[in-house]
Amino acid sequence: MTRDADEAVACTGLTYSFGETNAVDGLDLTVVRGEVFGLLGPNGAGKTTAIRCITTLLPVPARMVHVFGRDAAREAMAVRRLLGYVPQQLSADAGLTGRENVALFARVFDVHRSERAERVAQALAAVDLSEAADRLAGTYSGGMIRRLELAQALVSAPRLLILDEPTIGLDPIARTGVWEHINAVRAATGMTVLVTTHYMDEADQYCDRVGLMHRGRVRALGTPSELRQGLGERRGAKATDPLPTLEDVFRDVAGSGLDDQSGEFRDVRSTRRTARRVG
Ligand SMILES: Nc1ncnc2c1ncn2[C@@H]1O[C@H](COP(=O)(O)OP(=O)(O)OP(=O)(O)O)[C@@H](O)[C@H]1O
Repeated sequence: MTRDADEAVACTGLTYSFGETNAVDGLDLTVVRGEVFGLLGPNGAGKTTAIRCITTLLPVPARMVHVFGRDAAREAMAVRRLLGYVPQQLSADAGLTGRENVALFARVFDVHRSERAERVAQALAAVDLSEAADRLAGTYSGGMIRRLELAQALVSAPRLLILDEPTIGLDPIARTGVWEHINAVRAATGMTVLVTTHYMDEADQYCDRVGLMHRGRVRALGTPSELRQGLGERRGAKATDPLPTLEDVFRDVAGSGLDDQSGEFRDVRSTRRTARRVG
């Protein structure tokens, strides 16, 4: 099948179940080349599962997931070569220096030996870690660790960068730092970015489009301002009224189940998921 040349990611009726749990349930989603797309949703909405299908870490049937036109089921290796992935779980080794951590990824992602040192240095520079590169990662702050993981994902020069809650648990300055580095690399390379976040203010500020996911599917899709204006219109707001926030849109989409399932949206911490999986 010929895919649209504008598509970086296309999920078509993507479904993935863990036993009886339909984590992703008929997800249709297109990420356009060059955009920053935010996948939002309460805990358990299926965001990470969808991302793991896109990265080929979870197996999917043919024709459900395409990355730059490559079928994730049939051409998994080709898909992997196109993307960089920063998972929720820590992926940096505290006992290695920043440079050694990135060099490890350069080897894993098969960056040619003759280019490796330079590409590692470039990736570290892109996230402002050149000076700290030869310190052990165990001495880094939370924000520096996140930027190091970004460098690890960038060292293979991916066309698609996938980030699962890249700023969770960081202070506001460190969060801004992570986003500024993502944006700078995107501007320089034209890379496409697919990101999940629980921070509505970040999605509003940094994402070109967002998809609000709930119970395994995208329930609302658009630019942050389109979604906010749409809710204002549905509520019969006057032109002079302040626009609803993206969090209002989110609550509207996720409905009353949100409070039962997810607690206070801004307070979500990935440790809950880690505890659930480990436990
Ligand atoms: N490895 C697993 N085994 C069993 N069930 C799982 C597993 N991973 C996820 N699930 C279940 O699948 C559903 C979707 O989970 P998923 O982690 O994809 O959601 P999420 O939107 O990423 O949530 P969060 O915001 O907490 O990261 C949940 O009901 C979850 O409990």
